[in-house]
Amino acid sequence: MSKNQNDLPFREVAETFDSMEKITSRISLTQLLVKLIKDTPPEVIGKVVYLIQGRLGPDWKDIPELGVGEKLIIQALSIAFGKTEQEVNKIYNSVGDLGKVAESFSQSKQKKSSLMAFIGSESSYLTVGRVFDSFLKIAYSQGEGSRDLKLRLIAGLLKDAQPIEARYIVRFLEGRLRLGIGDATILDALSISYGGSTSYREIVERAYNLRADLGEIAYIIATQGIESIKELKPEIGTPIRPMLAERLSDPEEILQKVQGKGFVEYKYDGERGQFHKDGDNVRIFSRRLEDITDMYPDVVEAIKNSVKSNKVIFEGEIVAYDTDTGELRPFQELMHRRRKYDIQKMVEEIPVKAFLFDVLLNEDEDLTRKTLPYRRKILENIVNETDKINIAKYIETDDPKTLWNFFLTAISEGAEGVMVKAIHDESIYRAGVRGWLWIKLKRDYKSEMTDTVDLVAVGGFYGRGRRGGKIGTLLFAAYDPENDVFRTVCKVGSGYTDDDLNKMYDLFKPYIIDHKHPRVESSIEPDLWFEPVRVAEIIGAELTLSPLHTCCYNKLKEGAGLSIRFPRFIRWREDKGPEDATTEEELIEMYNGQLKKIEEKQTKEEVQGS
Ligand SMILES: Nc1ncnc2c1ncn2[C@@H]1O[C@H](COP(=O)(O)OP(=O)(O)OP(=O)(O)O)[C@@H](O)[C@H]1O
Repeated sequence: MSKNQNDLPFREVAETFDSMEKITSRISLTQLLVKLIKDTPPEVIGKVVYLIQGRLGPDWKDIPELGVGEKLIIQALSIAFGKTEQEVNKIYNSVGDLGKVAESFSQSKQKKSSLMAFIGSESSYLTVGRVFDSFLKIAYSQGEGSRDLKLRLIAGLLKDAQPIEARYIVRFLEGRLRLGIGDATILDALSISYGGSTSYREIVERAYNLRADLGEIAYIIATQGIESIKELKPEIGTPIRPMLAERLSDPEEILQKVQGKGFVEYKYDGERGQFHKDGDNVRIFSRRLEDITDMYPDVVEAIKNSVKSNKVIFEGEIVAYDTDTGELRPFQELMHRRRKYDIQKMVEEIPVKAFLFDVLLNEDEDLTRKTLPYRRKILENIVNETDKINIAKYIETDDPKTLWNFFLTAISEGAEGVMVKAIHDESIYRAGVRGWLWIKLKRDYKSEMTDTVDLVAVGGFYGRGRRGGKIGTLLFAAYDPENDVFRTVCKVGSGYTDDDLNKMYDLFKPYIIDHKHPRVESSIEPDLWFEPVRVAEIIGAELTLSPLHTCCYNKLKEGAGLSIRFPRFIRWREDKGPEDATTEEELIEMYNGQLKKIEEKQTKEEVQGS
């Protein structure tokens, strides 16, 4: 057989797959892979790696599905081997594996052809290049006429295949390769093949974490040598595997873990986005590295307008928010944006903004090896904050109490908790690694709000956007009968109808005063103070501790009051006077009565993947 120096006979791949099916030890699997990789010319190493993974490229490349069903394969087999579809079906029913059916047809054809001295023919052996490119063509042929094209391509491959090749071509097309080779084994095999041992494993893995495309990494190593990847930088357009956080619940322990001092940032409850900006071209990758650009055209536009650098990769959390009040909305609302159609409608219905928290490449500077404070400086320098693009709220602290208060504030403002991040000399961006440089602090318990409360309006804030110039948010308080005072619980900007909003100013006009009412205790300063007169029915998602509000202050926890997360106005209670409002005691009972440990039931990843 005359060999093409730049390609590999597909037979070698098929034979390796066959051997792999027969063994169970990971070491032997790795050895088989090493042999295959060593035999593969650099030109097709990427393709071989994808074939091993049973795919045509990394997921984020959005290569279409092959779109090959059982029926199509049966038809292709009948064309390739001159059988009727009934004949193919009959054998398939008894064997139960289309790959095996293809192999046996190919075998009988070979027997016949051997009589005509067909075997060993120089002209017609399959190469990895041809097989892979045919697979790609099959995937990309869509729409009218695509079925015929797919059929011709598959039959063409099967006609020229050796029996063992036919088996794996069919298995691949069916998506049933199931070799059980994980990324880790491929990384080991690459390190041994090109570096002589697994001592290069860490470097290879880092490269893969920086550029989540194993085929590309293999190609770079094969063509430029394994040493070259030590200096590998992130590349715009190729997602970086995200850095992840460990979890702890004690502020003191957390600070110890980050060597005493760190940045404490809001942990926003949205969808992580990795933004790749190259001039006017912006792409967004999800935490699972899917390309989610099309779902967020508004974020793409906002980034173009507020990020000064030309070439930059950065990360942030995309969060749903209320344009009239600026309040953050729960993660569940954002999930309505996860769709392929009617995007424009969703853009209007579920407005979002991005809170940026890291930058990994700026122009040509690889920032993944720089410290967090350095990266944060760059982020602040290259971003003009707007309504849509913000830098994540953060403080720098070495004090557990300050950390805890910031955590409570974050939650009452709609965040999920905080991320505490190391800022010492080793505080690099560790792509693809879950470690102690980032530690998340979330609630262990939550008190779900199952009932409404009646609260007294004590102040008002002017709205933004559509509500500019009008009162759009009210400050509400609960009653303390013992001291005859009203203490604040929450700001409410949601749930009002347009009619409610239009009438708001007139409703409160008689009660506006130019100072805080003596019966009101508040550490929040609204735009307008009211006499505590009007009562409203309010519902929320949760009752939560908050240092911002004076209700129940120091009664449940030192330094914190009680607040309502995601509160919503239901209606005015014209029948109630301020002294009939829900009392502090009642709120404490509600809080304690509903306090439940948070089960780590469904991770966000599962929700997003569904
Ligand atoms: N300021 C922030 N810094 C880093 N990540 C943040 C920040 N705000 C929100 N996040 C989100 O928190 C996630 C980090 O938490 P973690 O590493 O535990 O990821 P996870 O496994 O998806 O867990 P979780 O379910 O808690 O989001 C990030 O993936 C990101 O989506």
